[in-house]
Amino acid sequence: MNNSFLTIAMPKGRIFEEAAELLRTAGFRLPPEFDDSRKLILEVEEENLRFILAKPMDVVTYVEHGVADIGIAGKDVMMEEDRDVYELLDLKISACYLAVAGLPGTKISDIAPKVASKYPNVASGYFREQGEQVEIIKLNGSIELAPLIGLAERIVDIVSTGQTLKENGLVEYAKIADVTSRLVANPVSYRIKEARITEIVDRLAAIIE
Ligand SMILES: Nc1ncnc2c1ncn2[C@@H]1O[C@H](COP(=O)(O)OP(=O)(O)OP(=O)(O)O)[C@@H](O)[C@H]1O
Ligand SMILES: O=P(O)(O)OC[C@H]1O[C@H](OP(=O)(O)OP(=O)(O)O)[C@H](O)[C@@H]1O
Repeated sequence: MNNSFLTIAMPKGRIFEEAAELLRTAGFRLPPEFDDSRKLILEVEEENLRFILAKPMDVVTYVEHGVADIGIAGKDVMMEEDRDVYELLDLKISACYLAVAGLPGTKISDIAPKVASKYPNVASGYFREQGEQVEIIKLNGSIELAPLIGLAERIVDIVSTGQTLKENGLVEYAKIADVTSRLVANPVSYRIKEARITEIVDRLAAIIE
């Protein structure tokens, strides 16, 4: 068995739990403290693995720079940032989608319509494809606030249960893309540690429905 040492960038937050469960189901022996430690680097010696815990948006940064060999990142992050990483596998966890939303019954105005989003590149790409010229306003969270307070006529954001839109009286105008988490790899790591990375991909692929 090829057992070269590997560093995996794991997203903290809502993807973490599902990702850890997936790894355990695939037979990786992750210690119990993995789930509720405040440590940012966790070594699993018997697996020859090191995990680093990063913000979901930063996982691809660590992988692109090669300080992590592989990582787990949402497709939304991959769409937003054109990074030099290989997408190896759809893990089919943390499913949600990117959508355009706004107040019901409102048309997007002809002159300088504003769109608020945590995903400015996805948003501008989408409206460009629609042939609509919009001004993108980058926000970092609570995106649904923007149309309510008059900052923007539309938002581009993640929808999962739809509860946030509903509770704020917003409606969906268009679906942009389905989102799940992906296993990504640094291209150089992939070349040098191909056998080990392929083994991990195969173990995960075997248990993904
Ligand atoms: N309802 C959801 N809202 C946001 N992201 C979701 C949702 N469901 C799944 N995801 C996935 O989870 C990732 C975001 O995870 P999380 O919310 O923990 O990070 P974050 O956006 O950095 O959070 P925060 O900035 O609030 O700490 C997204 O990239 C997406 O792929
Ligand atoms: O369809 P739902 O199940 O309601 O989920 C979607 C909401 O969840 C996310 O926000 P998050 O909780 O990450 O907070 P944020 O606004 O601070 O990013 C996302 O930005 C939506 O607001």
